Amino acid sequence: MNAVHEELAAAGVATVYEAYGRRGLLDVDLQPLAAGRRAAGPARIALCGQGDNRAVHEVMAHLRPGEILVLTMPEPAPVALLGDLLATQAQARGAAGILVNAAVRDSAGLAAFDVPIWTRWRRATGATKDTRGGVDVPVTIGGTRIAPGDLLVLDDDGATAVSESDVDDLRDAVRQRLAKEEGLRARWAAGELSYDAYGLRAEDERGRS
Ligand SMILES: O=C([O-])CC(=O)C(=O)O
Ligand SMILES: [Mg+2]
Repeated sequence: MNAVHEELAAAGVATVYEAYGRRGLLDVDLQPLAAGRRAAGPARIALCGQGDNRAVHEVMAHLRPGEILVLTMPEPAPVALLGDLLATQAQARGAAGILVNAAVRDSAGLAAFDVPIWTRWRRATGATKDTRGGVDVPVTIGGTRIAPGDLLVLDDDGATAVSESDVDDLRDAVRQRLAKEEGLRARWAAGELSYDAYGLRAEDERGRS
């Protein structure tokens, strides 16, 4: 991960999504195979044929260090697009993370990989290798369009995306949000209540009278 990617990974999914105006969320249930892992980097995408992982074999030849490998299908389903042999190739090529909008298998071993992996399902169901699919094509996951090279941020909350051209502006917005939250955290830790500070109690009392 480069310095910007490190910074956005450390900020985390919720902060990046909020700082981006609540845009970019991959609004699906993506689970990390190991808790507490973080990643950020440009998307390297394989759009597989339905139930098929031929495109995953192909995308390994395109994958570069620091990228987030994104594997998806037209209709995401619990079919294993990735297992330990394919993940070994991604790790050898220096992937910063892997996002599977389908299933993985060999998951006990995968959880121990250096490269962190997020998935919708864990299922042994095997994929075919019959359909070429698409590599380096835009895809939509959980309502968000991801183009090749767009930034993805992943943590225990799931994943969020940022257009490549917005990354620099977003970094400033993330820094502002983190500074603001740090100030609030100190006040709440000292016993102050957001219910009062945000004027919510006063509003509620006015509403009641
Ligand atoms: O071979 C497959 O399709 C997936 C798999 O189990 C692996 O990569 O180890
Ligand atoms: Mg396997």
